Amino acid sequence: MLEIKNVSKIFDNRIKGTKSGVRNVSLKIMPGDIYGFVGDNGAGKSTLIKAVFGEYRKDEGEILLDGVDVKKNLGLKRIAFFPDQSIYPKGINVQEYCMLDAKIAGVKRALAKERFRTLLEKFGLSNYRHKSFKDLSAGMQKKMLLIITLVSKPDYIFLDEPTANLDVKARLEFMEVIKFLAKKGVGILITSHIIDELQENINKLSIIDNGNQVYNADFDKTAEKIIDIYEKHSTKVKVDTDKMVDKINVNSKHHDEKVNNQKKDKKAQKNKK
Ligand SMILES: Nc1ncnc2c1ncn2[C@@H]1O[C@H](COP(=O)(O)OP(=O)(O)OP(=O)(O)O)[C@@H](O)[C@H]1O
Repeated sequence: MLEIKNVSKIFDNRIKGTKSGVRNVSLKIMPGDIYGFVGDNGAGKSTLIKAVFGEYRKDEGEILLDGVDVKKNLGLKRIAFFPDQSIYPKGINVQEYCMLDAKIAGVKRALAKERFRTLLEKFGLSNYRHKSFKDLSAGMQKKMLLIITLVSKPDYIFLDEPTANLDVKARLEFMEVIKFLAKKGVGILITSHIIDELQENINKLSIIDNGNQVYNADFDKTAEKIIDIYEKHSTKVKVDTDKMVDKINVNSKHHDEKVNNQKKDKKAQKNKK
């Protein structure tokens, strides 16, 4: 289990007098979980992920892998971060990029090559082994990156907005790969603004709102809707449509009464004449 326990990372903007980041976030990711981590832009999702991978030094809390601090026993090597496709050089040959990534993860070149070949076959990308990223469509790039991430056989994968910019078909295909991994026992944390695709695939849900974790529970796609949970717990100003309709009805009732009264007055005046 990968446990994120009461983690906080606060950015203190003394000039503006504001504080941002994340406060007191806790998640328990089990092998095979697909954990949806949902929040608006600027809610704090990336900050938490960066705190897990040590890119930001957390202010409070613990990150434990099977009960041990993730920084010990090369724990971080068991967790992969799925990078956004914009952060790597597009001109690089995909196999070479994979070998580099595997080397950093401590996987021997021959083994990495073998795993890469098997995964490419599995996901129908064998013909692209010697291409560079720029030769691949956006969907293929994402799939290729995921395959490269898998070569180091992580136990947990964090994906930050992995399907942004993908068309519907590519998104569905990508989510199929995610489901395949979860079935194999990989624990997955996924952030996405596309609530529909999470709805069908996650089994745990956490909502982060303005740096605060406002919801964290198991998720049952047959009984619950992410959007309902989100609307209930988000502090974002909501448009209360029921109240608006009531107001419009009341206003139109007043308007009708006013018009009717005016008509009655006119009629009465005519009759007087
Ligand atoms: N290095 C930093 N220095 C100062 N403030 C930061 C830094 N990184 C993030 N923040 C602030 O922390 C808050 C959370 O940002 P974060 O990027 O984690 O949000 P997010 O939920 O990932 O948003 P998005 O969906 O847009 O990626 C924001 O107010 C952001 O401006």
